[in-house]
Amino acid sequence: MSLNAQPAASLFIDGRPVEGEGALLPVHYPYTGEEIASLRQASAAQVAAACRAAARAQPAWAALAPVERARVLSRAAALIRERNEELSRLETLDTGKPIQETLVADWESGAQALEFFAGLGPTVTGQMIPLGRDWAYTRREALGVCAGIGAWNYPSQIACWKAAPALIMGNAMVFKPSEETPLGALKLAGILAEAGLPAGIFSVVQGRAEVGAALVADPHVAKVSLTGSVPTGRRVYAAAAEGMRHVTMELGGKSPLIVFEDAELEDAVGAAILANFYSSGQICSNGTRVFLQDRIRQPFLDRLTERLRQIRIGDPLDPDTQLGPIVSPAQAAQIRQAIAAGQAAGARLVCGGAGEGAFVPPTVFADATDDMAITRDEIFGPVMTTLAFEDEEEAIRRANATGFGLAAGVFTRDLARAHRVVARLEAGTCWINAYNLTPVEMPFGGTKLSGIGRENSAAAIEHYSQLKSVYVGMGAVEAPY
Ligand SMILES: NC(=O)C1=CN([C@@H]2O[C@H](COP(=O)(O)OP(=O)(O)OC[C@H]3O[C@@H](n4cnc5c(N)ncnc54)[C@H](O)[C@@H]3O)[C@@H](O)[C@H]2O)C=CC1
Repeated sequence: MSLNAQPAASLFIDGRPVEGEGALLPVHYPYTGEEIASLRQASAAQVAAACRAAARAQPAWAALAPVERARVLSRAAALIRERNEELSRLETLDTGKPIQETLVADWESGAQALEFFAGLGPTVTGQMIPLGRDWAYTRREALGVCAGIGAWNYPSQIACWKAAPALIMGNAMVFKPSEETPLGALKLAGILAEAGLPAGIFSVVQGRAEVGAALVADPHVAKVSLTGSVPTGRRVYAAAAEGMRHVTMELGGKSPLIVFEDAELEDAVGAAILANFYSSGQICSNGTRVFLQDRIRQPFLDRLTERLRQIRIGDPLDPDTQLGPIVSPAQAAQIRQAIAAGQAAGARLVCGGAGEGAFVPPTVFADATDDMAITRDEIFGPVMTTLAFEDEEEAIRRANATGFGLAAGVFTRDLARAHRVVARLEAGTCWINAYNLTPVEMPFGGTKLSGIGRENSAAAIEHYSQLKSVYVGMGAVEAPY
């Protein structure tokens, strides 16, 4: 079986594949470490060319009727569905995530975003404001050229989640995938072109931070949407401020999952598994601080470890594999460091640990305290920290004692308590008796350091458009002199 995933060219600019002029960018299959493609980064001139092409093409795209833009997005969604197997295999090679996940969660979620915004876009209207004799109206207009910058955990989903609302509202987008996972976005560019997207409306440039920084600073760029870590978010937000550019920031988290003692144990354990180990724990919204009320603590840990023992770890292309490797040796080393720090700080390792090579097994800590690094810092790996609590007030206070505010979950059979607690949790995306479900119909995003703006749902439309107000004078103009 060949693992060669070399694309036709490294970049996609102005409607066609273009070879990069910058430094080499090798792509490794996380499972074997094998090089599966060798790309070249974009030069500064190529980033500028992609932005120029976007600025040139965007007005005509924005002038189309919304249903005409919607048709392109719908066709692209259909093409993704037809090719899901091939695309999912590539996503697995790029990220190392098990094929049983990528087949259902990555491109499929991207296709849903394209479908959703194709349906929603043509319903977006303005407001008519009566003013007596005169009146005013509003138009929701495109921003122009948007820059999209992605993380490595859901590369193709991220590209689709950003492109779909941007394009339906008449914007053009220049997208830079993470340097770790550059392959999926190129497929999306090809599929959109095949679906009828005009040249220049969706381009892909490759590269590391400098290429992202050049993109953010390009004078044509009106908006930047980043999925990444908080430190990168700070830098990108500051750079965007120079040009007063709009931003969407989907950043990291250290989200709480609060399990009250009346919770349905099996469901709470299942949700905690989804909240920590899916995609090898490399999910921004993960509920990595699991607060367990006293009486449920031991039964929860017993059942959790029993279920984790059954997990099938291994070859991501094997359809039975449930947990794949970590995306890169550097990321695996960081996770191991965090686990070692947890042990050194006195937290009790209930299961898991450092693992070997590319693999870190599902790892659970108990007897942790709020001040430990494993409780405070985002690890971005399969590491769950459990914390004991006594009452509701305490759980809320400790859950909120973090700079992050991406997500939160509550498990209880008492629905009045569930809503009362969720209302006080400082997080942009919350789940009651569920975790990590992100349907396209529901807004997704963070508060506090976890971000600004929302992806998915009608809320995303606001972040990819701007309001124009038009006052209409209907009679004589009275001037004082
Ligand atoms: N809230 C959300 O929706 C999600 C957030 N994340 C967060 O992403 C992080 C993991 O992803 P990574 O790829 O390691 O994040 P990262 O912050 O290292 O990189 C993100 C992207 O930003 C680019 N970049 C880095 N420096 C830049 C600069 N100065 N200017 C412009 N672009 C720059 C990178 O090349 C990459 O494409 C985690 O913190 C995770 O929580 C990941 C997925 C979803």
